[in-house]
Amino acid sequence: MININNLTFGYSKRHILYDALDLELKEGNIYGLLGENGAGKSTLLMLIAGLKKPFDGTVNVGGFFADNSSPEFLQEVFFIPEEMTFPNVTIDQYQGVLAPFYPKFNKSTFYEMLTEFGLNGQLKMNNMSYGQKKKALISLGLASNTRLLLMDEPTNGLDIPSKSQFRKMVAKHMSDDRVFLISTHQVRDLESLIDPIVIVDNGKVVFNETLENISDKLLFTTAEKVENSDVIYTENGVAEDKVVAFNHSGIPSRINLELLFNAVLTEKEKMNQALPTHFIK
Ligand SMILES: Nc1ncnc2c1ncn2[C@@H]1O[C@H](COP(=O)(O)OP(=O)(O)OP(=O)(O)O)[C@@H](O)[C@H]1O
Repeated sequence: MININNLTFGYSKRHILYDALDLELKEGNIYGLLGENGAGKSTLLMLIAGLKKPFDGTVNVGGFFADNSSPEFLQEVFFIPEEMTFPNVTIDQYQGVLAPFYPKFNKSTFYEMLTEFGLNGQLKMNNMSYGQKKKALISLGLASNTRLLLMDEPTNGLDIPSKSQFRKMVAKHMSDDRVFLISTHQVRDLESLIDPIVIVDNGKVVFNETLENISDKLLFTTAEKVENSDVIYTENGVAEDKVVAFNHSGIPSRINLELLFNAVLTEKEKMNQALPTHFIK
């Protein structure tokens, strides 16, 4: 559904961030986009949303090119940025202005989510806390029913109960014809929700893999439970050393996304041996 081809972009011609990037995102998935600070996650979301223009290459969402900003493209894409600015209006008024841009917007779903998040339509967008603004925007995004929903650090600012509500809402509103792409550092907030996992590093997608394949090929365990020669990456713990190892048995283990992320960034060669097709360029 989303095809990024040969995309090149930088904030200046001398500092290229993405160089000939290719990436395909398929409908029916909630992609988790991970990467170190400054790796380019927010920039990639903005490029996909058509808010930045590539130097070269294309971003195609369901047949429409992002940088054309055609109505057909814009009505199918909703972007929840990390930093939000709103006019001095109530949630009701904001919804009233925004909804007509999204033909599949579901008003009753929106108000259900708003209530679930403990908000109401009379609240002024500007006067709400950061977390409350996030909740309002998440509700708008999910209710928009766009084919593509981009979320930049959506759980930042959410309190503990709201994080679990967020997970449930996202899972409920995912459908076979939608793609959700969630950039996050808070992998624990999104464990059991995001799948596949996409990792960007140095202007490249260095990992793009489903949880099924990850647990099929990799074992997440403790050092004493595996042969030394099978260990790919070790993280020293207080009680025990946690490891990512080759999974020869095919028996799945519980994936530790933090461990996976560190293994991908530090043990590229061995990770490439375990999941050979997944280092794109
Ligand atoms: N407006 C801008 N002008 C110039 N450089 C920028 C601008 N925005 C981002 N950058 C640079 O582009 C790179 C990627 O930034 P980006 O915000 O996309 O990273 P990120 O992965 O989202 O980071 P973080 O995890 O810290 O939010 C960084 O080196 C950053 O300094």
